[in-house]
Amino acid sequence: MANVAVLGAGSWGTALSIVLADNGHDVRLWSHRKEQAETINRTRKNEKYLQGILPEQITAFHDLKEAVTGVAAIIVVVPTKAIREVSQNLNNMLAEKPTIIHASKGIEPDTLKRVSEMISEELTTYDYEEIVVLSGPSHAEEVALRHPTTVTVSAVNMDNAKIAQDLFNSDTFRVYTSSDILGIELGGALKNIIALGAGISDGLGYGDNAKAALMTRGLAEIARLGTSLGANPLSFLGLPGVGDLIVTCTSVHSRNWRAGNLLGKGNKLDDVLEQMGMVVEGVRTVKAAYQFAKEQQVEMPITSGIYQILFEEKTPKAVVDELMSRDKRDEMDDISILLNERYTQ
Ligand SMILES: NC(=O)C1=CN([C@@H]2O[C@H](COP(=O)(O)OP(=O)(O)OC[C@H]3O[C@@H](n4cnc5c(N)ncnc54)[C@H](OP(=O)(O)O)[C@@H]3O)[C@@H](O)[C@H]2O)C=CC1
Ligand SMILES: O=C(CO)COP(=O)(O)O
Repeated sequence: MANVAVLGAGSWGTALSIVLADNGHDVRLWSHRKEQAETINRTRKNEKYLQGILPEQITAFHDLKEAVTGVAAIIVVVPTKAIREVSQNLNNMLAEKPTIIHASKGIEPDTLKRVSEMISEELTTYDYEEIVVLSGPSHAEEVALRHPTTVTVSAVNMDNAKIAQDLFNSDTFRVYTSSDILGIELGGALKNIIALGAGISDGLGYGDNAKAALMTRGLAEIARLGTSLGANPLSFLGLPGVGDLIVTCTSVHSRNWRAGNLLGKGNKLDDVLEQMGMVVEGVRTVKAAYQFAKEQQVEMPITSGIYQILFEEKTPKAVVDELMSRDKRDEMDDISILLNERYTQ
């Protein structure tokens, strides 16, 4: 059993700490708020972020250096806007070389970097190839209840991915490996945009037909962008692709779905984000995907529509009307183009 540090004491950091503690590891859950760390240690609860009593093997820390000293692995689970700051702060704190695993889902606007790229840019003693991602359909609330959950871990260096698999795998939390880190990170990040769309659709009062259409055509555009960047198209049919798309678009646990739902009911973005009180990663990622699509010259009509709702004050109804009146086409156009590009050269 190992000493493991989990950086980020929100919903997902706390749930992953429970998985690790159940597997017998000693978990140091780091919070950037001193009062939160003290409350967790005193009450064994992290009530703002997750219901339930935390296992004894979890100890909260506020001092980052203390939290990471001597650990075998570090799990980075802060919102993507905090990834660079937290990674940079780890420089000069690590005498050994613990395995770095991240479980955050997003793409950085402007740089268009994935989380593994941001970590390796800031944490100077690590190469991109060494960083592991953990992603898949996994609401923190259900993981904390020990309901069956499946995720995928991936890294260029598959030995590191297997270390992550061994740390987390259990009879309630089944962990697969994949060698396609690009596809795994893109699937997890981009599905949040479609989940915002599914929430908007539900908020407008549309039914299951509309949501199924958004999910299916949303997956097509995620795969189109991902494949243009070099990801394996089959990754988007896996757990961090269609699996995470299903769980996020159809669940009231999803913060992205909930935020979209409030937008669909006519609320303003700033008010919605204030009400949520937790990270809604899709809002930042839609900016990145919108830029990425332009740069790659890839058609992403749903993503563009959601971007326009969030940042250009277009009404959801106007976006739906535009999506429904686009030029007629063959459903399999996208898939045949991307498979041809990949396999017939
Ligand atoms: N919740 C889930 O079910 C899942 C979430 N994820 C991903 O995990 C990541 C984290 O999400 P989640 O835990 O749910 O988010 P939450 O909003 O629940 O919690 C975020 C945590 O990060 C802390 N934080 C914010 N900024 C910083 C910073 N600069 N330095 C250190 N800590 C900071 C917050 O502190 P404060 O209290 O001060 O705001 C809070 O404790 C996201 O990328 C999300 O997409 C992935 C799978 C499942
Ligand atoms: O990624 C998630 C589940 O796999 C959680 O999604 P939300 O961030 O929308 O809550």
